[in-house]
Amino acid sequence: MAKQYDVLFRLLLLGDSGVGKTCLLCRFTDSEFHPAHISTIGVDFKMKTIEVDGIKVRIQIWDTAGQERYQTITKQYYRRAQGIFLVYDISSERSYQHIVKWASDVDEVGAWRGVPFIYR
Ligand SMILES: Nc1nc2c(ncn2[C@@H]2O[C@H](COP(=O)(O)OP(=O)(O)OP(=O)(O)O)[C@@H](O)[C@H]2O)c(=O)[nH]1
Repeated sequence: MAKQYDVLFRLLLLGDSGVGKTCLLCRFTDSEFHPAHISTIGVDFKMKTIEVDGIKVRIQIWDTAGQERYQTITKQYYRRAQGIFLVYDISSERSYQHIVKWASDVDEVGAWRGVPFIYR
C-alpha cells in the first residue's frame, strides 16, 4: 500500500472561546462553515494532507477549548505542538488583548522556544 504521507506536522489552535477556532479548522479541512457556536469540550482534532513540492504533508490540527475550565486539559497539548496559531476575533478587542495571556501560558509550559507562532 502506498504511504499516505511523508511528513507529519502537529499544529495547535489557541484563543478565547468564540473567536472562531473551530470554524477556521472546518474551513481549512472540509471547506465548510457552520455558523453555530458549539463550544469545544477539551480538545478535538482534524487532519488534512497536502502536497508540497512532491512531498505529502499531513497536517494534524488540534482545536482547543477557549473556556478557562478546560485549561488543565488543553495545556497538556502545548508541548507536543510544532506550530501554534494564536487566534482572536477581529471584532473583539478583548480577545486580541488576551493573545498576550495565551502566549504567556505557552511560555509557562516551556513550549515557546523554537515553536513558530502564526497570528491571524
Ligand atoms: N462573522 C463571522 N463569524 C464567524 C467567523 N468565524 C467564526 N464565526 C462565528 O463565531 C462563532 C464561534 O465560532 P467557533 O469556531 O465555534 O469558536 P471557537 O473559538 O472554536 O470557540 P470555543 O470552542 O468555545 O473555544 C460562531 O458562531 C461562528 O459563526 C467569521 O470569519 N466571521
